Amino acid sequence: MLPDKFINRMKYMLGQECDAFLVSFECERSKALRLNPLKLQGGRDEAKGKLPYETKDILWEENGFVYKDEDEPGKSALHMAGLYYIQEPSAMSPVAYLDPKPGHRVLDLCAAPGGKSTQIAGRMQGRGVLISNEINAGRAKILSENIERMGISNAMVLNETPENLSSRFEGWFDRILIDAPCSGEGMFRKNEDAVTNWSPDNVRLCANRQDGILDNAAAMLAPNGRLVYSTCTFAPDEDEGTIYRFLLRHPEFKVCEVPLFEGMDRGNPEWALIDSADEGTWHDQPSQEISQQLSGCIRLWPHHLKGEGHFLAVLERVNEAEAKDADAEPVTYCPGGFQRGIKIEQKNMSAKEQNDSSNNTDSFKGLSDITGNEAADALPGAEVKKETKKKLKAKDRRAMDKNAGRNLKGSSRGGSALDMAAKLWEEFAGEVLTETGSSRLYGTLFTFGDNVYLAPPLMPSTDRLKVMRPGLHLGTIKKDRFEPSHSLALFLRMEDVKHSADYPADSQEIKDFTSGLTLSAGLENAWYLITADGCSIGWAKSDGRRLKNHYPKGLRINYAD
Ligand SMILES: C[S@@+](CC[C@H](N)C(=O)[O-])C[C@H]1O[C@@H](n2cnc3c(N)ncnc32)[C@H](O)[C@@H]1O
Repeated sequence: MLPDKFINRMKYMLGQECDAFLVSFECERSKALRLNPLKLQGGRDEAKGKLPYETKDILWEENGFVYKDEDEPGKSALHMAGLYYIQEPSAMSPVAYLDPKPGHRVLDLCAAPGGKSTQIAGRMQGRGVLISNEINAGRAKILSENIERMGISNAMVLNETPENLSSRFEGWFDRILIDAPCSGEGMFRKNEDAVTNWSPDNVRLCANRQDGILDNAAAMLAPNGRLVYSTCTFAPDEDEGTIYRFLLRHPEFKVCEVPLFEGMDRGNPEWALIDSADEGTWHDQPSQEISQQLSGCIRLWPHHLKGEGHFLAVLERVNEAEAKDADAEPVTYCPGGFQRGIKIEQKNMSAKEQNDSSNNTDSFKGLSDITGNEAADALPGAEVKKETKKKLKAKDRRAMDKNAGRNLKGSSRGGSALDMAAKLWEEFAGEVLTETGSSRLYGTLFTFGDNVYLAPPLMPSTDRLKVMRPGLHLGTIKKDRFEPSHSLALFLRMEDVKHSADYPADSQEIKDFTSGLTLSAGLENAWYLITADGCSIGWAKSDGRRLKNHYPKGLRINYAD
């Protein structure tokens, strides 16, 4: 049952339309999935052909498809292999408007369980840096697992507060998504708990929290950067109201009036000062100038389109002086320094291609052995780590960009554990990967204990951050041997490895493999990438007769249940 106070406020907002709105709560929800572009070697249509049921397109996400309840894509091996992510249609809209590109530095500030982070990563195509942050440790773990399942190589998963991040990354990101914690009114028909936990006081609490999150995010956005704010609530205090208060505090931002897709509506400036605690009374009239901008916000109503209720606003920084400066000199330093480790060059690529693929800038050029904070420390302005971008002069920034790519010859840094890890990785890569596979694995190799990771070029240092996943987990050093990780298996494609064994996704072999059984096959002594309908799903090691199962114990399925 919907709370009376909620219904009264909605009547106040929607007037006669409220009846149609309330009827939508009795209707069936649209279920959808989003194909993972990182796994679409044969293209979108080929991947779609692997789905054994009819689907319908979603206008704002070319890889998004609506399916029917009985299709149960969550039970398929293709889901375990990361071919798609299950996400309802409206939830796919904020990233469509964020428009992240390969090479961007992107922050997803409230990221768990990872629907939008995995969508962002798909659009980035493994190039640039994605920081996926989640304040709740348990949820951050689930986020990490989804990043792994979708085969993402260029993401760091953090478990930080927005405050800590903003003190570290001032002015660094090209794109920031705030998919804010909210009162979840848009989830009422999906989730009973959202109804039970609803109260006007909670709406107010959420609105206050959103103000703080937005202020911290604003400090992290680069000049000319884009910030998308979204919620899954109808509460105007958390939607137009939050954006209204933000614009009052931040005149350097404006709402961009972006085109709508069919079924979407504009925000309503008149709702900016509604108070849900008073069942929808207006307090004051909003400032005319700011109010006009609020009609650039976007509302997704469940009685106007096939999807749940959502709100979003696209915000851009409009400080002209900063914007000019940024045009002249792309900023490529990182306030906390870069990840340290051993550089793995991208093979079979010209210098130009390497630069294009690592970033939109050329800052990584020439960095050939150890990368990291040392590069920043070696500068005249070593204190720059504590500096903010605003405080740096253009000349210092240029020096920093140049030195971030300096070859630190003669350095003894790296240490024997790291050297050993690099050697073992190189041997493994030589034995297991094809040239195509090797050329996709480049960046900074580093270790955490026995675990070996690869970070993309220009990944920030993990120093003093609560890190759940510092980059792509390549594997673990076990008694001087390199054992490849599940993350690496999910990142790799059939053409990346010398040995693979492919089975139909619905075959007994894939059931056996994902339940932890050994597969029998007469094969060479080697690591095999097991694939389901061509999609990597895990490792097995052949002793010439059988494929020993390396599917992680925690993910194994007991099909008898
Ligand atoms: C709407 S959910 C995010 C959903 C996610 N973007 C996705 O698409 O899968 C909001 C997230 O914000 C987190 N959160 C709660 N309080 C927060 C705070 N003060 N700062 C940042 N994030 C917070 C919640 O734990 C929750 O995971």
